[in-house]
Amino acid sequence: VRNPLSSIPGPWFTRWTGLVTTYHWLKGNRAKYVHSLHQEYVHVNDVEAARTIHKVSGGYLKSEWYRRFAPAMNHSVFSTVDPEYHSRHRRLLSSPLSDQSLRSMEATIRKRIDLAIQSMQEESKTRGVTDIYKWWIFLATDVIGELTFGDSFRMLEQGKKNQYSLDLEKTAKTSSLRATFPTLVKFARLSPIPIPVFKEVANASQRTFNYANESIQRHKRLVASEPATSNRTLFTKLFQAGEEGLPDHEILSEAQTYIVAGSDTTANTLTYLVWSVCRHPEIKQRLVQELATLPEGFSDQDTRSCEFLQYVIQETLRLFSAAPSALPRVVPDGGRNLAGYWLPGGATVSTQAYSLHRDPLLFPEPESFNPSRWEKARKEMRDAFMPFGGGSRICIGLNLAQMELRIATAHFFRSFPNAKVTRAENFGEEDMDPMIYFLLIPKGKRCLIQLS
Ligand code: HEM
Repeated sequence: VRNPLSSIPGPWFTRWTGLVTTYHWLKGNRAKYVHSLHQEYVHVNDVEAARTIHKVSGGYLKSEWYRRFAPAMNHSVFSTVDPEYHSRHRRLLSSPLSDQSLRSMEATIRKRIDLAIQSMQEESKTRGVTDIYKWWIFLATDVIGELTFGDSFRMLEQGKKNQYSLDLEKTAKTSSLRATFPTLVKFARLSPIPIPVFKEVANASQRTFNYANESIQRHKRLVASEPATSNRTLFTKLFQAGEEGLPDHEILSEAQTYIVAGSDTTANTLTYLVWSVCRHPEIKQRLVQELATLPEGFSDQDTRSCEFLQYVIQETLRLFSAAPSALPRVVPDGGRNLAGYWLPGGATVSTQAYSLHRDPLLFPEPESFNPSRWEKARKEMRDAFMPFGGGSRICIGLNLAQMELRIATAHFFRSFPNAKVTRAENFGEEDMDPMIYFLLIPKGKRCLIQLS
């Protein structure tokens, strides 16, 4: 009754309970639900407020939700709510992920992309179509695995997920439950009668921990014994930094975080990109024509001059942001005025790219895939564009992600200029309906494309 939050527009029941929002979150529909409330009650997105929340040194720290969402053993640059811990880790982790450092890893990435393209071609010969979702997942997971552990998971070679990846999926399934019902989950874990799902997840967590630990230790030994010849990873410098670096258990947590944060995100973006382009022959034609101007054996640097390719990537990230849902932050002590409302210190505020990217004033016909809208992008469009989050917590892997997106897209459409969507095996629009938990995934978990 007296809470200042009760004056914020919204359905009457939200004054008393967050249960309806929780229900939509568990159904993978929260972002769309919140967006519909925005349209009904607030009418405009406040880009200024979103930027204030994500401003570096703005004081809006990540909320405890992140600690619950990440597995208990995994205190990392992503999940930490402690600004000091974060800035120490971020400072040490950033340099290997800079554009310049990533150049030394381009050949590794390129080799994996070639293998993905070849695998798609082979599958298409026997099946008539290829499931690009599957191959992009294998590609992105193998790439981040190799850059993290110095050794690929070899999912592209084997054409199937390995145990590590299957275990991660199992653990991820309980993330939403852990974040939403922490007490219940703790209680279930301590229960004297073992509950099968939690036992399975505990076993899966232990296996991924063991695998990551062994891989990191193996690579560390290799770096120490053969510093000149061992494969460089995103952590090699940290091993060599000694006291100035991070202790082993912290490197291990960061490594595990990279695998989760750097696989499905990039793979889903690639999937929606290829699917969207294939659905629009005129867009595909323009992209294919531009890519044909690239020299044989082109590099990532060459793809940067392809303007339309950049627009296609941006438009995919706008409409199908891999993490489009609420990014919760805490209002600093003393409270703040945001978007015309007084919010007390300690209240949780969230921004969601899903809504920012669908403001019809900035992005006319927001649901249509139109890369050309970026040709003369206004400053306001750029300000509202937040597929990688913002401020000091902006995605640390964005250079790597964009590099993979550029090279993989260029190779795909140069290899398969006639690629098109198909209705084979009853594949349809409903398969690509986005389900949004923290990350976005296509509902059918497949995306079939006819290559020629
Ligand atoms: C298209 C691909 C990607 C998208 C759309 C994406 C999106 C995001 C977003 C929105 C955030 C902010 C989360 C928040 O504030 O809660 C984030 C953070 C993060 N991302 Fe990515 N990401 C992508 C790829 C990657 C890759 C390849 C890596 C591998 C290193 C990565 C590692 C991380 C990490 C470690 C954080 C936490 C950063 C921090 O809090 O300082 N991401 N990402």
